[in-house]
Amino acid sequence: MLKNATKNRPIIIGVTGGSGSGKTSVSQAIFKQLHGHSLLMLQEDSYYKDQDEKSMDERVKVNYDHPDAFDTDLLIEQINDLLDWKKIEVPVYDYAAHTRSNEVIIKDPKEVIIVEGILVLNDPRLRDLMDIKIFVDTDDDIRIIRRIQRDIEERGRSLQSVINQYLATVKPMYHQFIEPTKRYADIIVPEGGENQVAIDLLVTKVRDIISS
Ligand SMILES: Nc1ncnc2c1ncn2[C@@H]1O[C@H](COP(=O)(O)OP(=O)(O)O)[C@@H](O)[C@H]1O
Ligand SMILES: O=c1ccn([C@@H]2O[C@H](COP(=O)(O)O)[C@@H](O)[C@H]2O)c(=O)[nH]1
Repeated sequence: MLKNATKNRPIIIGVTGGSGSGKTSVSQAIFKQLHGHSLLMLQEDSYYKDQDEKSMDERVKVNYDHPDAFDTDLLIEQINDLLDWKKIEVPVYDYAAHTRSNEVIIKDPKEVIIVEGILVLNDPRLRDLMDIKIFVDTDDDIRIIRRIQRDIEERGRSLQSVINQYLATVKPMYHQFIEPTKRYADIIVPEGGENQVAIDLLVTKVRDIISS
């Protein structure tokens, strides 16, 4: 039985998978196809801890793929607020500076909330808030190629820094913390955002829940 939908509360969909697996693409595809309903997308990356106190050298050395890098308590608190139809103040994360900016974005509660990120199925408190849990499953070699392209083009990184970070933390943390959460998924989506069949099935399911 769905936890939230039955209580006239927003439906929470969790979308996880490794970095570069296609989580954002799958979430956006669901979002786009659910037009006509009120929707909100939350990215776990917005909840990276504030690191203003650290120097740039220290920030670069942080393991951003470990659960301790995230302010998961704040994410859980804000999802609970949304479930109570309250507004939230989402932090804004700056990847180039490796810390939060001074701004927040105010978001209103919506009928369907998609929560997307590498560790959204890791913490049982967070997992238990979700009505539908999705794992986007993409091979490691494809993910590293996508990550190299994205981090150089959009996140101001050098090729060598992406490779170093991948070998030091991204890959080991994926196998230690992210891949094991596949067992909690209701649906495993191979091929990410291009898997139209999986997207259609998910959208149909969400529409069913909303209209029931
Ligand atoms: N199925 C796919 N085929 C080809 N490219 C894809 C596919 N899914 C995602 N991408 C591309 O891969 C990159 C990473 O995808 P993204 O959805 O941002 O992954 P994540 O959010 O898991 O890091 C993006 O440039 C995106 O356009
Ligand atoms: O300051 C930072 C914060 C995060 N990262 C990396 O981002 C990915 C998660 O984002 P995806 O969109 O899922 O790829 C994570 O693997 C971190 O390593 C970073 O490099 N620097």
